Amino acid sequence: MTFCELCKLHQAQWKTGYRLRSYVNQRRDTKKAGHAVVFMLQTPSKAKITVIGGGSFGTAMSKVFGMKGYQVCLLVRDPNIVSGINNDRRNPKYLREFALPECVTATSNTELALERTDLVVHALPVQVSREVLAKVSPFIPSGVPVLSTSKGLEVASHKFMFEILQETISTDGNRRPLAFLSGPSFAKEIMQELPTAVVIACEKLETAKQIANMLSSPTFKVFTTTDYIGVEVAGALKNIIAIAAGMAEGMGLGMNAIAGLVTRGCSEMRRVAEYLGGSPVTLSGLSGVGDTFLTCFGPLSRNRTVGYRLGKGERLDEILKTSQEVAEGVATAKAVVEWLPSILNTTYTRALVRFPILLSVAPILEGKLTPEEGMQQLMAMPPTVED
Ligand SMILES: NC(=O)C1=CN([C@@H]2O[C@H](COP(=O)(O)OP(=O)(O)OC[C@H]3O[C@@H](n4cnc5c(N)ncnc54)[C@H](O)[C@@H]3O)[C@@H](O)[C@H]2O)C=CC1
Ligand SMILES: O=C(CO)COP(=O)(O)O
Repeated sequence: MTFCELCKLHQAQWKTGYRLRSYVNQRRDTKKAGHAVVFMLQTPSKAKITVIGGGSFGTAMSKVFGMKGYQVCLLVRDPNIVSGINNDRRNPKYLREFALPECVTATSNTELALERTDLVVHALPVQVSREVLAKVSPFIPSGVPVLSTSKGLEVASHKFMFEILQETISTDGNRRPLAFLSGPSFAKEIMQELPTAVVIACEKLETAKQIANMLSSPTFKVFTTTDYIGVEVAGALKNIIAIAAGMAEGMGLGMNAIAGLVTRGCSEMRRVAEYLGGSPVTLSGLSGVGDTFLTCFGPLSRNRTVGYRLGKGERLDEILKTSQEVAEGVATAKAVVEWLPSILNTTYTRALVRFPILLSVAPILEGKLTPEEGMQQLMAMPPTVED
Protein backbone atom coordinates (compact mmCIF):
# COMPACT_ATOMS: atom_id res chain seq x y z
CA MET A 1 0.00 0.00 0.00
CA THR A 2 1.43 3.39 -0.95
CA PHE A 3 1.53 6.34 1.44
CA CYS A 4 -1.35 8.05 -0.50
CA GLU A 5 -3.52 4.93 -0.36
CA LEU A 6 -2.89 4.77 3.37
CA CYS A 7 -4.03 8.40 3.74
CA LYS A 8 -7.24 7.68 1.74
CA LEU A 9 -7.93 4.70 3.96
CA HIS A 10 -7.45 6.83 7.04
CA GLN A 11 -9.78 9.50 5.64
CA ALA A 12 -12.46 6.85 5.09
CA GLN A 13 -11.93 5.64 8.65
CA TRP A 14 -12.24 9.22 9.84
CA LYS A 15 -15.64 9.56 8.10
CA THR A 16 -16.96 6.33 9.57
CA GLY A 17 -15.68 7.41 12.96
CA TYR A 18 -17.72 10.62 12.80
CA ARG A 19 -20.88 9.10 14.28
CA LEU A 20 -18.87 7.61 17.08
CA ARG A 21 -17.34 10.99 17.87
CA SER A 22 -20.79 12.61 17.92
CA TYR A 23 -21.87 9.93 20.36
CA VAL A 24 -18.84 10.64 22.51
CA ASN A 25 -19.58 14.36 22.48
CA GLN A 26 -23.16 13.65 23.52
CA ARG A 27 -21.82 11.53 26.35
CA ARG A 28 -19.63 14.46 27.40
CA ASP A 29 -22.72 16.65 27.48
CA THR A 30 -24.34 14.18 29.85
CA LYS A 31 -21.45 14.80 32.27
CA LYS A 32 -19.92 11.36 31.73
CA ALA A 33 -16.93 12.97 30.11
CA GLY A 34 -14.34 10.90 31.93
CA HIS A 35 -15.82 7.63 30.66
CA ALA A 36 -16.36 9.06 27.19
CA VAL A 37 -12.69 10.04 26.85
CA VAL A 38 -11.48 6.65 28.01
CA PHE A 39 -13.83 5.03 25.50
CA MET A 40 -12.74 7.34 22.68
CA LEU A 41 -9.04 6.86 23.18
CA GLN A 42 -9.36 3.09 23.25
CA THR A 43 -11.41 2.75 20.10
CA PRO A 44 -9.53 1.97 16.88
CA SER A 45 -11.55 4.56 14.93
CA LYS A 46 -9.68 7.77 14.26
CA ALA A 47 -10.08 10.65 16.65
CA LYS A 48 -9.22 14.33 16.20
CA ILE A 49 -5.98 15.64 17.65
CA THR A 50 -5.33 19.36 18.03
CA VAL A 51 -1.70 20.41 18.14
CA ILE A 52 -1.07 23.91 19.50
CA GLY A 53 2.14 25.32 18.01
CA GLY A 54 3.48 25.08 14.48
CA GLY A 55 7.19 25.13 15.32
CA SER A 56 9.56 22.16 14.99
CA PHE A 57 8.04 19.98 17.67
CA GLY A 58 4.39 20.72 16.90
CA THR A 59 5.13 19.79 13.29
CA ALA A 60 6.87 16.57 14.37
CA MET A 61 4.00 15.57 16.68
CA SER A 62 1.54 16.23 13.85
CA LYS A 63 3.46 13.85 11.68
CA VAL A 64 3.52 11.08 14.33
CA PHE A 65 -0.25 11.31 14.89
CA GLY A 66 -0.89 11.82 11.16
CA MET A 67 1.05 8.67 10.30
CA LYS A 68 -1.31 6.80 12.63
CA GLY A 69 -4.25 8.16 10.61
CA TYR A 70 -5.65 10.59 13.16
CA GLN A 71 -7.23 13.81 11.94
CA VAL A 72 -4.62 16.31 13.07
CA CYS A 73 -5.40 20.01 13.23
CA LEU A 74 -2.46 22.32 13.89
CA LEU A 75 -3.36 25.59 15.56
CA VAL A 76 -0.81 28.22 14.44
CA ARG A 77 -0.78 32.01 14.30
CA ASP A 78 1.23 32.42 11.06
CA PRO A 79 -1.04 32.40 7.93
CA ASN A 80 1.91 31.28 5.77
CA ILE A 81 2.23 28.12 7.84
CA VAL A 82 -1.53 27.53 7.55
CA SER A 83 -1.48 27.77 3.75
CA GLY A 84 1.82 25.87 3.45
CA ILE A 85 0.42 22.92 5.38
CA ASN A 86 -3.04 22.96 3.79
CA ASN A 87 -1.83 23.48 0.21
CA ASP A 88 1.66 21.97 0.02
CA ARG A 89 1.56 19.52 2.96
CA ARG A 90 4.69 21.17 4.36
CA ASN A 91 5.45 23.62 7.13
CA PRO A 92 7.23 26.39 5.14
CA LYS A 93 9.13 27.70 8.19
CA TYR A 94 10.12 24.63 10.20
CA LEU A 95 11.45 21.34 8.84
CA ARG A 96 10.14 22.24 5.39
CA GLU A 97 12.08 19.45 3.72
CA PHE A 98 9.62 16.90 5.13
CA ALA A 99 6.09 16.30 3.80
CA LEU A 100 3.20 15.82 6.21
CA PRO A 101 0.44 13.20 5.84
CA GLU A 102 -2.75 14.40 4.12
CA CYS A 103 -4.78 14.08 7.31
CA VAL A 104 -2.74 16.94 8.85
CA THR A 105 -4.38 20.34 8.38
CA ALA A 106 -3.74 23.78 9.93
CA THR A 107 -5.80 26.76 11.01
CA SER A 108 -5.45 30.01 12.95
CA ASN A 109 -9.02 29.72 14.18
CA THR A 110 -8.93 28.54 17.79
CA GLU A 111 -12.59 27.53 17.90
CA LEU A 112 -12.34 25.48 14.73
CA ALA A 113 -9.10 23.83 15.82
CA LEU A 114 -10.52 22.72 19.15
CA GLU A 115 -14.07 21.89 18.06
CA ARG A 116 -14.88 18.25 18.90
CA THR A 117 -11.24 17.50 19.57
CA ASP A 118 -10.29 14.35 21.47
CA LEU A 119 -6.76 15.26 22.54
CA VAL A 120 -4.86 18.54 22.77
CA VAL A 121 -1.09 18.52 22.29
CA HIS A 122 0.71 21.62 23.52
CA ALA A 123 4.01 22.40 21.74
CA LEU A 124 4.90 26.04 22.40
CA PRO A 125 7.89 27.62 24.16
CA VAL A 126 7.29 27.72 27.92
CA GLN A 127 7.55 31.51 28.18
CA VAL A 128 4.52 32.08 25.91
CA SER A 129 2.52 29.07 27.11
CA ARG A 130 0.55 30.70 29.93
CA GLU A 131 -0.77 33.47 27.68
CA VAL A 132 -1.76 31.12 24.85
CA LEU A 133 -3.26 28.46 27.13
CA ALA A 134 -5.39 31.02 28.95
CA LYS A 135 -6.79 32.15 25.57
CA VAL A 136 -7.51 28.68 24.19
CA SER A 137 -8.69 27.07 27.42
CA PRO A 138 -12.39 28.01 27.08
CA PHE A 139 -12.49 26.23 23.70
CA ILE A 140 -11.10 22.90 24.94
CA PRO A 141 -14.04 20.53 25.38
CA SER A 142 -14.63 19.33 28.91
CA GLY A 143 -12.78 16.17 29.89
CA VAL A 144 -10.36 16.21 26.93
CA PRO A 145 -6.75 15.40 27.94
CA VAL A 146 -3.99 17.94 27.35
CA LEU A 147 -0.53 16.57 26.55
CA SER A 148 2.31 19.05 27.10
CA THR A 149 5.60 18.64 25.24
CA SER A 150 7.24 21.89 26.39
CA LYS A 151 10.35 21.77 28.57
CA GLY A 152 11.32 24.57 30.91
CA LEU A 153 10.62 26.86 33.83
CA GLU A 154 8.61 30.08 33.44
CA VAL A 155 10.82 33.10 34.28
CA ALA A 156 8.05 35.34 35.60
CA SER A 157 6.57 32.80 38.04
CA HIS A 158 9.32 30.12 38.44
CA LYS A 159 6.72 27.50 37.50
CA PHE A 160 6.91 24.29 35.49
CA MET A 161 4.48 23.43 32.69
CA PHE A 162 2.43 21.20 34.98
CA GLU A 163 1.78 24.21 37.21
CA ILE A 164 1.09 26.54 34.28
CA LEU A 165 -1.39 24.00 32.90
CA GLN A 166 -3.04 23.50 36.28
CA GLU A 167 -3.47 27.26 36.55
CA THR A 168 -4.77 27.84 33.02
CA ILE A 169 -6.51 24.68 31.86
CA SER A 170 -8.10 23.17 34.93
CA THR A 171 -9.38 26.25 36.68
CA ASP A 172 -12.71 26.56 34.87
CA GLY A 173 -14.38 23.70 36.70
CA ASN A 174 -13.95 21.26 33.76
CA ARG A 175 -11.16 19.01 34.96
CA ARG A 176 -9.08 17.81 32.04
CA PRO A 177 -6.40 15.15 32.48
CA LEU A 178 -2.91 16.64 32.13
CA ALA A 179 -0.10 14.57 30.63
CA PHE A 180 3.53 15.30 29.80
CA LEU A 181 5.67 13.91 26.99
CA SER A 182 9.44 14.02 27.28
CA GLY A 183 12.59 12.09 26.45
CA PRO A 184 15.32 12.14 23.79
CA SER A 185 13.38 13.24 20.71
CA PHE A 186 14.83 15.68 18.22
CA ALA A 187 11.99 16.91 15.98
CA LYS A 188 14.09 16.46 12.84
CA GLU A 189 14.83 12.79 13.56
CA ILE A 190 11.11 12.19 14.23
CA MET A 191 10.33 13.73 10.83
CA GLN A 192 12.94 11.41 9.31
CA GLU A 193 11.02 8.50 10.90
CA LEU A 194 14.14 7.39 12.77
CA PRO A 195 13.47 5.22 15.87
CA THR A 196 12.61 7.34 18.90
CA ALA A 197 11.67 6.43 22.49
CA VAL A 198 9.84 8.83 24.83
CA VAL A 199 7.91 8.71 28.08
CA ILE A 200 4.43 10.05 28.85
CA ALA A 201 3.72 11.01 32.45
CA CYS A 202 0.27 11.40 33.94
CA GLU A 203 -1.06 11.21 37.46
CA LYS A 204 -3.44 8.52 36.16
CA LEU A 205 -1.39 5.76 34.57
CA GLU A 206 -4.43 4.65 32.55
CA THR A 207 -4.56 8.01 30.73
CA ALA A 208 -0.81 7.90 30.03
CA LYS A 209 -1.25 4.39 28.59
CA GLN A 210 -4.16 5.46 26.38
CA ILE A 211 -2.21 8.36 24.90
CA ALA A 212 0.86 6.09 24.55
CA ASN A 213 -1.26 3.64 22.53
CA MET A 214 -2.43 6.43 20.26
CA LEU A 215 1.15 7.56 19.56
CA SER A 216 3.01 4.25 19.43
CA SER A 217 4.27 3.06 16.07
CA PRO A 218 7.17 0.95 14.79
CA THR A 219 9.36 4.07 14.88
CA PHE A 220 7.89 5.79 17.94
CA LYS A 221 8.10 3.87 21.22
CA VAL A 222 6.27 5.31 24.21
CA PHE A 223 6.84 4.39 27.85
CA THR A 224 4.58 5.59 30.67
CA THR A 225 4.92 6.77 34.26
CA THR A 226 2.91 8.54 36.92
CA ASP A 227 5.96 10.59 37.98
CA TYR A 228 5.16 13.82 36.15
CA ILE A 229 7.27 15.82 38.60
CA GLY A 230 10.43 13.87 37.76
CA VAL A 231 9.68 14.15 34.04
CA GLU A 232 9.00 17.88 34.23
CA VAL A 233 12.05 18.74 36.35
CA ALA A 234 14.37 16.71 34.11
CA GLY A 235 12.92 18.17 30.89
CA ALA A 236 13.53 21.70 32.12
CA LEU A 237 16.93 21.32 33.79
CA LYS A 238 18.65 19.17 31.15
CA ASN A 239 18.60 22.21 28.85
CA ILE A 240 20.86 24.13 31.27
CA ILE A 241 23.27 21.19 31.42
CA ALA A 242 23.27 21.10 27.60
CA ILE A 243 24.30 24.76 27.44
CA ALA A 244 27.16 23.99 29.86
CA ALA A 245 28.25 20.93 27.86
CA GLY A 246 28.16 22.88 24.60
CA MET A 247 30.23 25.62 26.21
CA ALA A 248 32.88 23.13 27.34
CA GLU A 249 33.04 21.75 23.83
CA GLY A 250 33.28 25.22 22.27
CA MET A 251 36.15 26.01 24.63
CA GLY A 252 37.93 22.84 23.51
CA LEU A 253 38.12 21.38 27.03
CA GLY A 254 38.10 17.77 25.86
CA MET A 255 35.87 14.75 26.49
CA ASN A 256 37.00 14.18 30.10
CA ALA A 257 35.67 17.59 31.03
CA ILE A 258 32.41 17.20 29.10
CA ALA A 259 31.66 13.72 30.49
CA GLY A 260 32.41 14.91 34.03
CA LEU A 261 30.23 17.99 33.58
CA VAL A 262 27.28 16.04 32.19
CA THR A 263 27.48 13.39 34.93
CA ARG A 264 27.60 15.94 37.72
CA GLY A 265 24.85 17.91 35.97
CA CYS A 266 22.67 14.76 36.06
CA SER A 267 23.41 14.42 39.79
CA GLU A 268 22.27 18.02 40.41
CA MET A 269 19.14 17.47 38.31
CA ARG A 270 18.28 14.27 40.21
CA ARG A 271 18.74 15.95 43.59
CA VAL A 272 16.40 18.82 42.62
CA ALA A 273 13.79 16.34 41.32
CA GLU A 274 13.99 14.20 44.46
CA TYR A 275 13.65 17.30 46.63
CA LEU A 276 10.37 18.06 44.85
CA GLY A 277 9.12 14.46 45.12
CA GLY A 278 10.32 13.08 41.76
CA SER A 279 11.68 9.54 41.55
CA PRO A 280 15.38 8.74 40.90
CA VAL A 281 14.12 6.01 38.55
CA THR A 282 12.59 8.69 36.31
CA LEU A 283 15.79 10.72 36.46
CA SER A 284 17.84 7.77 35.25
CA GLY A 285 15.29 7.14 32.48
CA LEU A 286 14.41 8.61 29.10
CA SER A 287 13.33 12.04 30.32
CA GLY A 288 16.35 12.28 32.66
CA VAL A 289 19.75 11.02 31.56
CA GLY A 290 18.28 9.95 28.18
CA ASP A 291 17.32 13.45 27.13
CA THR A 292 20.37 14.96 28.85
CA PHE A 293 22.72 12.76 26.80
CA LEU A 294 20.89 13.61 23.57
CA THR A 295 20.90 17.33 24.23
CA CYS A 296 24.48 17.48 25.55
CA PHE A 297 26.05 15.37 22.81
CA GLY A 298 23.62 15.66 19.88
CA PRO A 299 24.64 18.20 17.24
CA LEU A 300 20.96 19.07 16.54
CA SER A 301 20.43 20.52 20.03
CA ARG A 302 19.67 24.24 20.06
CA ASN A 303 20.70 24.50 23.74
CA ARG A 304 24.03 22.78 23.14
CA THR A 305 24.59 25.04 20.12
CA VAL A 306 23.99 28.19 22.20
CA GLY A 307 26.59 26.91 24.70
CA TYR A 308 29.04 25.95 21.96
CA ARG A 309 28.90 29.41 20.40
CA LEU A 310 29.33 31.05 23.82
CA GLY A 311 32.35 28.81 24.38
CA LYS A 312 33.75 30.01 21.06
CA GLY A 313 33.52 33.60 22.32
CA GLU A 314 30.23 34.87 20.83
CA ARG A 315 27.87 36.98 22.92
CA LEU A 316 24.37 35.70 23.79
CA ASP A 317 22.53 38.54 22.02
CA GLU A 318 24.47 37.84 18.80
CA ILE A 319 23.64 34.14 19.07
CA LEU A 320 19.93 34.67 19.68
CA LYS A 321 19.70 37.16 16.80
CA THR A 322 20.82 34.51 14.33
CA SER A 323 18.61 31.68 15.57
CA GLN A 324 14.89 31.35 14.73
CA GLU A 325 14.21 28.46 17.11
CA VAL A 326 13.81 28.48 20.86
CA ALA A 327 16.62 27.35 23.22
CA GLU A 328 14.58 26.89 26.41
CA GLY A 329 17.68 26.59 28.63
CA VAL A 330 18.45 30.32 28.28
CA ALA A 331 15.26 31.40 30.08
CA THR A 332 15.24 28.37 32.40
CA ALA A 333 18.82 29.08 33.59
CA LYS A 334 17.74 32.60 34.51
CA ALA A 335 14.68 31.32 36.38
CA VAL A 336 16.68 28.66 38.23
CA VAL A 337 19.17 31.09 39.82
CA GLU A 338 16.26 32.79 41.58
CA TRP A 339 14.02 29.75 42.13
CA LEU A 340 16.47 27.11 43.40
CA PRO A 341 17.94 29.10 46.34
CA SER A 342 14.41 30.18 47.27
CA ILE A 343 12.97 26.65 47.47
CA LEU A 344 16.06 25.54 49.44
CA ASN A 345 15.55 28.52 51.73
CA THR A 346 19.15 29.64 51.28
CA THR A 347 21.30 32.17 49.44
CA TYR A 348 22.63 31.88 45.90
CA THR A 349 26.21 31.54 47.24
CA ARG A 350 25.32 28.67 49.56
CA ALA A 351 23.18 26.91 46.94
CA LEU A 352 26.08 27.23 44.46
CA VAL A 353 28.12 24.74 46.50
CA ARG A 354 25.47 22.01 46.00
CA PHE A 355 24.36 22.99 42.48
CA PRO A 356 27.38 24.60 40.81
CA ILE A 357 26.44 23.67 37.23
CA LEU A 358 22.76 24.60 37.31
CA LEU A 359 23.60 27.92 38.99
CA SER A 360 26.67 28.93 36.94
CA VAL A 361 25.13 29.04 33.49
CA ALA A 362 22.92 32.14 33.97
CA PRO A 363 25.78 34.47 35.06
CA ILE A 364 27.71 33.39 31.94
CA LEU A 365 24.67 33.99 29.69
CA GLU A 366 24.26 37.42 31.26
CA GLY A 367 27.95 38.26 30.70
CA LYS A 368 28.70 38.51 34.44
CA LEU A 369 31.19 35.64 34.14
CA THR A 370 33.18 34.49 31.12
CA PRO A 371 32.94 30.80 30.20
CA GLU A 372 36.57 30.44 31.37
CA GLU A 373 35.79 32.01 34.75
CA GLY A 374 32.75 29.74 35.06
CA MET A 375 34.88 26.68 34.46
CA GLN A 376 37.57 27.85 36.91
CA GLN A 377 34.85 28.38 39.50
CA LEU A 378 33.60 24.81 38.99
CA MET A 379 37.09 23.32 39.28
CA ALA A 380 37.83 25.36 42.42
CA MET A 381 34.81 23.95 44.31
CA PRO A 382 35.90 22.12 47.50
CA PRO A 383 36.09 18.32 47.24
CA THR A 384 32.84 16.62 48.31
CA VAL A 385 31.49 13.11 48.64
CA GLU A 386 30.05 11.96 45.31
CA ASP A 387 26.26 11.96 45.49
N1 LIG B 1 12.38 20.74 18.66
C1 LIG B 1 12.60 19.65 19.38
O1 LIG B 1 13.38 18.76 18.97
C2 LIG B 1 11.90 19.47 20.68
C3 LIG B 1 11.25 20.52 21.33
N2 LIG B 1 10.62 20.29 22.51
C4 LIG B 1 9.99 21.37 23.24
O2 LIG B 1 8.83 21.82 22.54
C5 LIG B 1 8.61 23.21 22.82
C6 LIG B 1 8.45 23.93 21.50
O3 LIG B 1 9.69 23.83 20.84
P1 LIG B 1 9.87 23.92 19.27
O4 LIG B 1 8.64 23.53 18.54
O5 LIG B 1 11.10 23.18 18.96
O6 LIG B 1 10.11 25.50 19.12
P2 LIG B 1 10.25 26.33 17.77
O7 LIG B 1 11.12 27.48 18.10
O8 LIG B 1 10.60 25.44 16.64
O9 LIG B 1 8.76 26.85 17.52
C7 LIG B 1 8.07 27.63 18.43
C8 LIG B 1 6.71 27.98 17.84
O10 LIG B 1 6.01 28.75 18.80
C9 LIG B 1 5.38 29.82 18.11
N3 LIG B 1 5.14 30.91 19.04
C10 LIG B 1 6.05 31.64 19.72
N4 LIG B 1 5.42 32.56 20.47
C11 LIG B 1 4.09 32.39 20.27
C12 LIG B 1 2.92 33.04 20.76
N5 LIG B 1 3.00 34.06 21.63
N6 LIG B 1 1.72 32.61 20.32
C13 LIG B 1 1.62 31.59 19.46
N7 LIG B 1 2.69 30.94 18.96
C14 LIG B 1 3.90 31.34 19.35
C15 LIG B 1 6.37 30.20 17.03
O11 LIG B 1 5.73 30.95 16.02
C16 LIG B 1 6.80 28.81 16.56
O12 LIG B 1 5.88 28.31 15.62
C17 LIG B 1 9.82 23.68 23.63
O13 LIG B 1 9.50 23.74 24.98
C18 LIG B 1 10.87 22.61 23.38
O14 LIG B 1 11.77 22.47 24.45
C19 LIG B 1 10.55 19.06 23.04
C20 LIG B 1 11.15 17.99 22.42
C21 LIG B 1 11.92 18.14 21.23
O1 LIG C 1 14.55 18.48 23.96
C1 LIG C 1 15.01 18.22 22.89
C2 LIG C 1 15.16 16.86 22.40
O2 LIG C 1 14.62 15.92 23.26
C3 LIG C 1 15.47 19.30 21.99
O3 LIG C 1 16.56 19.91 22.56
P1 LIG C 1 17.00 21.37 22.05
O4 LIG C 1 15.84 22.28 22.41
O5 LIG C 1 18.24 21.68 22.77
O6 LIG C 1 17.18 21.28 20.56
